[in-house]
Amino acid sequence: MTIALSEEPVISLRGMEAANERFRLGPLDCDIPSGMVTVIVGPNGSGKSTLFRTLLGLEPILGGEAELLGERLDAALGDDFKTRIGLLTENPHPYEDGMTAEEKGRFASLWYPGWSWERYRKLLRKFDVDGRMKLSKMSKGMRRKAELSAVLAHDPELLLLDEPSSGLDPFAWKIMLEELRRYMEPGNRTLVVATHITEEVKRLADYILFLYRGKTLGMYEKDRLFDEWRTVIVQGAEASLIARTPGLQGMEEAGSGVYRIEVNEAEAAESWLNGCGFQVLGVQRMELEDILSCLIRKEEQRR
Ligand SMILES: Nc1ncnc2c1ncn2[C@@H]1O[C@H](COP(=O)(O)OP(=O)(O)OP(=O)(O)O)[C@@H](O)[C@H]1O
Repeated sequence: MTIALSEEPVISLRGMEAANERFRLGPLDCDIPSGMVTVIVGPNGSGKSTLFRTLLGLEPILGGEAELLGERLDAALGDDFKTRIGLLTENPHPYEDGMTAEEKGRFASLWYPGWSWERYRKLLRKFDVDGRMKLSKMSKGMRRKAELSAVLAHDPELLLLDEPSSGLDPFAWKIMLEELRRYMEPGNRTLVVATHITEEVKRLADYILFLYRGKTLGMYEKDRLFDEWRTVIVQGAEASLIARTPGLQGMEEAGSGVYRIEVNEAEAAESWLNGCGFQVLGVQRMELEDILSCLIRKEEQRR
């Protein structure tokens, strides 16, 4: 099930394709809503970083169309446009190795019209980062915190974060979540995060976009997703009737006459099973990893 957005999307992809010698992304069709947090979830190598790079014009678009902040993405988009977007890449930029966090700030302050020294220094302090230290001399987590501070300090309209918590300790992780909530507070900012951390998805996401082998497996409203996807244990059931359960995503026999089934229409499925006279022994919300596995299995069957 893919959602229909009521508001104007901040990112709109129509059959967008990008590729390099090793990987093909797309064709992708999806709309990312403005003023919301969309989290991109997918296994390693599914194309999350490639998607971010493509949106920033760092990988060429080879087919289809992409619109970002109301502008059609093409080579003609200038630097002014790019200053409206913040991107935290997965790996640090080697050309910044010789800079201190203060120097990085000086560089960013010239580039971004929305730059705030006050915000930057406050964030560095909160994250306990020494602004006078060279980025290359910092620990991985310290450098990540400096980079997060910089990307938040220019208050972009659209913020793209690629695995932002990579290397952060639990205290820094909590601060990051607080700061991302603060960034979203005014209501006119949009956050897109790629992450493997389930807890981050649960705490941050309004929407979840699943990516697999360069293709989207659908975009879902988070609360509805966790409400509707359930594992049901059912006894005294007949396989042929179970196979007709509304929203059935997977089934396996867990014992004689006992089935463990996965559904994405929890209520309808339960009333169907009850209506068939089967005994429902248990119903459990599915974890994100299990939902992703289901979606991947279905995609593999379709291919
Ligand atoms: N099966 C594979 N084995 C090795 N590399 C792969 C495979 N599939 C994809 N890749 C690599 O993944 C790259 C695209 O992945 P990208 O970095 O965009 O994914 P990602 O979803 O961000 O991954 P990760 O979660 O690992 O950061 C391709 O350039 C390709 O080199």
